[in-house]
Amino acid sequence: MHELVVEDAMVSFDGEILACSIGIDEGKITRIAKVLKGEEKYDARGRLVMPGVIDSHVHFRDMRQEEKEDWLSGSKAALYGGVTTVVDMPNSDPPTFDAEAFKVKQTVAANRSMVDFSLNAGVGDNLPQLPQLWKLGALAFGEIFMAKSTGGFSIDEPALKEALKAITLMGATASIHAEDEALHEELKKSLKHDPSSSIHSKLRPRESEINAVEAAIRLARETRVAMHITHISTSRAVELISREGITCDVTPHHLLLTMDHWDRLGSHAKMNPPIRHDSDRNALWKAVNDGSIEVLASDHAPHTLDEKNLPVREAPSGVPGVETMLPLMLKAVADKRLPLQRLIDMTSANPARIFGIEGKGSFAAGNDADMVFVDMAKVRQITPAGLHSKAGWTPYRGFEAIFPEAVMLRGDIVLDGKDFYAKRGTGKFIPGKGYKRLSDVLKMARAGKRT
Ligand SMILES: NC(=O)N[C@@H](CC(=O)O)C(=O)O
Ligand SMILES: [Zn+2]
Ligand SMILES: [Zn+2]
Repeated sequence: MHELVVEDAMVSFDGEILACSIGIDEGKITRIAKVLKGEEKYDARGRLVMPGVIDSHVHFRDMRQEEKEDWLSGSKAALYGGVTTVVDMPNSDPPTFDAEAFKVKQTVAANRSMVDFSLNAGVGDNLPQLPQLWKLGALAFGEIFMAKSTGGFSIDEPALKEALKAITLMGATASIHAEDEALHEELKKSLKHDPSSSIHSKLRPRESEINAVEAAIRLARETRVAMHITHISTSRAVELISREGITCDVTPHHLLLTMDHWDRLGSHAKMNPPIRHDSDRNALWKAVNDGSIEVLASDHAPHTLDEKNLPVREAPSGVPGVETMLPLMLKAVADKRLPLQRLIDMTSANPARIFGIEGKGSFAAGNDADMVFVDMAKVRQITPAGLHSKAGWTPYRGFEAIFPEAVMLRGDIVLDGKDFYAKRGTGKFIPGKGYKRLSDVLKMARAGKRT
């Protein structure tokens, strides 16, 4: 007898969709079988049930940027989009570059988040801080900015190499934002008076990403670091990366938006790396389908409507996306643009494995009971008013999408149709592999070992 049984669930097992029951005890999955007995039951009503989505690249802002997003609004948007775990990036204010800032963010997120969360640590001129950030439970290092993006951080190659050596020694993973700062500086001068609406894509051309990916690969070979390259946007980057033991992710915006969107969206289409031509977009879809891109991540990067209504050269880069990622991609599954199992792998098992997110990523016994319930027939159009980020705007207005019917986090139904049950502060911190509990640190100190 299980504490809770999800009945009449349709679950994808290696692409084959089978009706089953899911047994849950103490918030964890204990068994999947045709029929199970439970003290309590949740009727999935023949809906598709997939693992809660892990979004391994979000910017939930907060602290000194609460006007853009905070952990309450960000995590609420996440849940409405079927995302039950997020990994937050370090270019917040204050930036997550030292122990103090890490602890502050951890406290704020723990008090506000309604989804489980991991925090990445930043890498810049803070080399001595990295081991401590690792011990505090940073999931990975990055995104590491090879070129300036929102927040204005960047690191040159020699410094990056030193950092990657340190990251290798710790056994951690480095996640790279690959663009070429020197090329951007040159183009800023030569294109100073270019009035075209697509100027941002010209200022950060595909060569920028390709140069940086080449440099990153060189450094990965030299330092043997576990490297992941985030939000890739070009066919060439995919080619280069897939020959190496390096992983990468792609965003929905690089799969769904192209240069054609500049005229309609203006600054609302501005992000780094920028949108590209159809040829790159098509290559990204192919790579998503053949498995050479392992992860789908939103790069949820909210800015206020006022900021994004500025002219394209002045507006900040970044688009919100945590709530629309799964719905847009489920519509792509319905349209046969990618198999359901690929989408599931890219949003759960793969990010969990690559970043070492414990207890998440599949319906294996012992994992957290994080689930998304989907009715593939329920297609609706995205409207800004229907979304929950503080941003209040979306580049996907009018796009068709399939939003989750219900969401479960660690055995609790947190969203069910129109009912929303999640409470602030219920999200759990998921530390990375370097995390040392205080008791372990003391034990090791007593045994005379270095921590
Ligand atoms: N992607 C963006 O254009 N912006 C991100 C930063 C980043 O991911 O580079 C942001 O924090 O706003
Ligand atoms: Zn980035
Ligand atoms: Zn980002």
